[in-house]
Amino acid sequence: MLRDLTLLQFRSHRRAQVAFDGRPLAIFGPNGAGKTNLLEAVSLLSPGRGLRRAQSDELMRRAEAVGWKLRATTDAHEIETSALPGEPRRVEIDGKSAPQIALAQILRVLWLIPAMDRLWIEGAEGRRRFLDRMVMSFVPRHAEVTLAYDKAMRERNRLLKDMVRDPTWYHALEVQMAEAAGAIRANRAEALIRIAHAQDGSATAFPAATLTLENEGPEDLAAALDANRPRDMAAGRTLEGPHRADLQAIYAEKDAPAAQCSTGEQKALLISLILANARALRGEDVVLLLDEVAAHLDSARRAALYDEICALDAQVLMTGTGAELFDSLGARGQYIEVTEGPEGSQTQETSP
Ligand SMILES: Nc1ncnc2c1ncn2[C@@H]1O[C@H](COP(=O)(O)OP(=O)(O)OP(=O)(O)O)[C@@H](O)[C@H]1O
Repeated sequence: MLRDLTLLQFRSHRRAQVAFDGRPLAIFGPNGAGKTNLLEAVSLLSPGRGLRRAQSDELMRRAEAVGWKLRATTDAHEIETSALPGEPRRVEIDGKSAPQIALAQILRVLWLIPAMDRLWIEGAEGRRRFLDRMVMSFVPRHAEVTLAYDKAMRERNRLLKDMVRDPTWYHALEVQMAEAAGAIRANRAEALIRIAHAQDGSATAFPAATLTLENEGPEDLAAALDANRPRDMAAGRTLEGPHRADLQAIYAEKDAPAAQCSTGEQKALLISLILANARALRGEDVVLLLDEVAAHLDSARRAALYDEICALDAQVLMTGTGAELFDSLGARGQYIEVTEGPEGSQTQETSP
C-alpha cells in the first residue's frame, strides 16, 4: 500500500504531502485547484508518462522551473522519481537508481480520467493504450516486450522509408518483431481472460463488457512481414502486427457495441472494466485513480460505486469538485481539500 507521498515543485504544488490511511481518498476542491495534479503524481509511480502523457518539463512548477520531485513510501519500498529541466525522469527505489520499468513490480496503478470518456468512439490508439495498461498490470514484463517490438518496428520502418530492398537488412528485425508479437498476443489474451473471469458472477451495479481484440495481425508475423515488404515499402510503414490491434467492447446485457451506447453507459462500461481489473489483481498492491468519476453518475450509481470501492482490495483515490459528491461515502473515506493559494495549490485533510 502507498503510505505517504510528497510532491516538490510538481505542477501547481510547491510542496504537498499526503499521508494515506488506507480508506478511499476523496480529493475535492474547485476547478483548477490542483486535484488531478495529485492523481498525476501518483500515476508517475508507474512506468511511462503518467495519466496526462506529459513531457517531463511540463511537470515542473512554472514559477520556479527548477525541476520536480516525488517521494513515496509503500509498505515495502521508498520510491523517488524526479527530473531536472531538459532531462529525462529518473527513478530511485530504496535509494538505488532503477529503470522506470522496475516501478511496475511495486504498485499496479490503474486510472480512469475524463479524457477517456470518448475512448470507444475515437481512434484505436487510445483503446490499445488502455488495453496495454491493463495487460501491464497483470504482466509487468509486457512493457518491455512492447518497447522491444516498437523499437524493431521503428528500425524496419526506417529501412522501408529509405527504400532499402536487400532482405538481409530486414531479416533479424522481422524475427525480433515476430517474437515480441507472440508475447504481446499471449499477454493480451491472458488479460482479457482475467478481466472476463473477474466480471463473471460478480455482484456489481455496473454493466458487464465483453471485450474482443480485432486486427491483431497474422499468427506467423515473420512470414507475413517477409512476404509483404513491397506493400509496406509503398506505404512507408509496417501495416500489420500487434501495433494495429483494436479493442472492442460489447455492452453485454444489451448486446450493443460500446460505441453505440449512451455517454453514461459508455462511462459505466469503463468503470465496470477498471473495477474488474482491480478485482482481478487481488493480492497485488493496486492503486486506482478515478478522476471526476462521480460527475456523470446519478446518486444511486454513485452510492453503488462507493460501496464497490470499499469492498475492493485496492487503494482508491478519487477527485470531485465538491465534498457533497462524496456524501454517500461518508466516514468510510479519507478527505483532502485542495484550494488555490498565493503560493500555488494548498492541501488540507478534512473530515466528512
Ligand atoms: N507546470 C505547471 N506549473 C504550475 N501550475 C500548473 C502547471 N501545470 C498545470 N498547472 C496548473 O494546475 C491547475 C490545474 O490543476 P488540476 O488539473 O489538478 O486541476 P483540478 O483541480 O483537477 O481541476 P478540475 O476540477 O477543473 O479538473 C491549473 O491552474 C494549471 O494552470
